[in-house]
Amino acid sequence: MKKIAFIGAGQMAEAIITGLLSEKRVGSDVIYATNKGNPEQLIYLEETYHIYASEDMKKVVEGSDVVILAVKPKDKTAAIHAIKPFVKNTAVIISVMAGVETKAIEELLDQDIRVIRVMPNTSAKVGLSATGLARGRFADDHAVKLATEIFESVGLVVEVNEQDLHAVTAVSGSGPAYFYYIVEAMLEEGVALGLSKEITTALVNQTIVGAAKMLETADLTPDVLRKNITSPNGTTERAIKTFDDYHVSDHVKKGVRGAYERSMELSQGNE
Ligand SMILES: NC(=O)C1=CN([C@@H]2O[C@H](COP(=O)(O)OP(=O)(O)OC[C@H]3O[C@@H](n4cnc5c(N)ncnc54)[C@H](OP(=O)(O)O)[C@@H]3O)[C@@H](O)[C@H]2O)C=CC1
Ligand SMILES: O=C(O)[C@@H]1CCC=N1
Repeated sequence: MKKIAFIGAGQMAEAIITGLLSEKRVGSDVIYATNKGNPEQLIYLEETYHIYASEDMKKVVEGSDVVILAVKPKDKTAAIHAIKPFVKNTAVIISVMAGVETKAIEELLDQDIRVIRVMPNTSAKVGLSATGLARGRFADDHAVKLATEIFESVGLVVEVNEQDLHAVTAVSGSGPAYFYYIVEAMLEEGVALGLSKEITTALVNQTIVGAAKMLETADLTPDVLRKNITSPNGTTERAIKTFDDYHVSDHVKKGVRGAYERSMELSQGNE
């Protein structure tokens, strides 16, 4: 791969760039990035990652083997129109945009071009993204392999049917935010109970990392892991009973379904 262009230089682009470079799959000299109008961010990316970042769309896109669309769904039309004159027809277009269908991207580019849609998450920054990948109608196995290699350098990749990317978005694309939400609540309550913020943060962070490691390595289902912590008439039982009394599980499911429905709305042009 000689040149990768990032269109959009925000949270997701930076997470992927960080992961790519730390895995040393590509050198910083092949990575180019642009945004809409935030030169400070481009300078920051250049200084931090030694990539080429510029407001000049032609310099960033022309000759790119891979173009990664990392703008918000509402900005897709402007961004795709801006890259269109410079994209070579052999390029692989990879979109990280939630809900935006490969068909819409092909139509905006107005050519039979290889489009791959991915749904990573921000844990790409530490090499632990969970990424769903789907191919557009012109994407061949080579394009899928290329996109898979890029996103495997920032974590796990699974290929799914494009329609299933709505569920992937709801589960793992937005997923890290759900855990941060729970962590925020635990931190607030730890402090309310008299622990210092510093100590609560250390305990909660280690607890979530440890629980994740157990899920990954213990070969036990989450309900068994939970029951192993729950002594009869003990503290955990009281907490879980309170969650059940407030139907927390149902509410979490409703939240995940809300994300799924919002992804569907985005695909219908309701950005
Ligand atoms: N954040 C997340 O956890 C995840 C996000 N995604 C998807 O990734 C995409 C990007 O999200 P995120 O990184 O969070 O968003 P950010 O707001 O952090 O970044 C968006 C970037 O797009 C740039 N941009 C906007 N319009 C244009 C344009 N016309 N041409 C070039 N660049 C443009 C912005 O530039 P400027 O700053 O100059 O306006 C900015 O650099 C979204 O589509 C989202 O659905 C997918 C998975 C997870
Ligand atoms: O909230 C969003 O729309 C994006 C997609 C998945 C995570 N963030």
